[in-house]
Amino acid sequence: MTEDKLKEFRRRIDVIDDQILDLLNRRARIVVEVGKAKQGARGDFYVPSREKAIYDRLIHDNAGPFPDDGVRRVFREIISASLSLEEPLKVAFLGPQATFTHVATMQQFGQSARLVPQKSIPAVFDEVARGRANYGVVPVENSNEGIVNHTLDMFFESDLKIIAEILLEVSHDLLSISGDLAAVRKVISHPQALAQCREWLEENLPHVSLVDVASTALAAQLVADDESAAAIASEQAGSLYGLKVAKHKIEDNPNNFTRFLVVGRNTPSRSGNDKTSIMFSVKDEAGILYRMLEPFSSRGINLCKIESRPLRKKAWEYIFFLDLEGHIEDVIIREAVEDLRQYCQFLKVLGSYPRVR
Ligand SMILES: O=C(O)C(=O)C[C@]1(C(=O)O)C=C[C@@H](O)C=C1
Repeated sequence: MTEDKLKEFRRRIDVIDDQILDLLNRRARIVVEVGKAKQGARGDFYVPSREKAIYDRLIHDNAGPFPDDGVRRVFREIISASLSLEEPLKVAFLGPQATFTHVATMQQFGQSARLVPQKSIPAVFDEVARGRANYGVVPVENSNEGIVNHTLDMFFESDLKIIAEILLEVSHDLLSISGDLAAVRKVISHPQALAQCREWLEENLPHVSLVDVASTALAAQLVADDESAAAIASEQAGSLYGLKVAKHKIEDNPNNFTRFLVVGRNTPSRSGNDKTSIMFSVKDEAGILYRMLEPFSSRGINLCKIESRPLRKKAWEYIFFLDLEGHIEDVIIREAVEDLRQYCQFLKVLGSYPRVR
């Protein structure tokens, strides 16, 4: 390419960038007005259903060649920065920095929100309940390893609502100071991450010792001081602690997703494609399992998930967690839940929120 041609292309890019910037400022001025309008009403500043509608519409209409994934990331940051003009958001997450929960929280809230790591799942709930954070993010299940009991147990005591779900594709890297696989004598990680890479470890590092720690990010931090150790953690944890990748993507099942919940103090209104989570315990009677599902099947309501946990106060009694398609403001959902209530000793609606696939 001649120098002149390159100059001309760059001039054209500058003109377009100026237009984009002008449009961003015009958009931001409108968002500020939206924020003022919300101040009077009860409305939340953060509206996950509206954000999802924006991404879905733009990706659907994207003619390319700008990649769909790029559209989402760019608009994620535009909305995050715009929202910070309405109200700077503070989001508590299960830390430390660079855990998968941190990555999921950044994916959901963008870089302009203030993300504050917490030491435990109860601490995340506590920050939100006391109003020190607007929202909290915690893991709830992994596609290979199942449910995070700690999170479900929190809903026994907490009155916080689930306001959104986040689905994150989890990919594990083997990280060390040198990036040399042959130097590894010990592999450190969270037990779930070790479990998700079990076959790869048996095949490629059969004689190393495996060490459990509280988080993948802590593993990366420890490895930064130990030449003979490697951590299984996210790429982000590797760059935070200056580690090299000894092997990229070592999870046994590449189809590895973790679902996170965003908790807040109010339930968002309908988006048209929602999910409702409830928890309940039933009386110990013959045929009860069949009857507790009948209010949903008779109305054709799709159940996405059912989990049970032992009720700690009483042996052999269980609490059920049910996710169903629809919003608690939908008449049919409300009626089904009220129908179910007659068989329950206890029932609580945990929240209705936009469904993510
Ligand atoms: O539409 C709103 O309610 C807004 O506040 C605007 C906006 C946006 O930038 O488009 C910002 C934050 C919300 O989470 C959703 C959308």
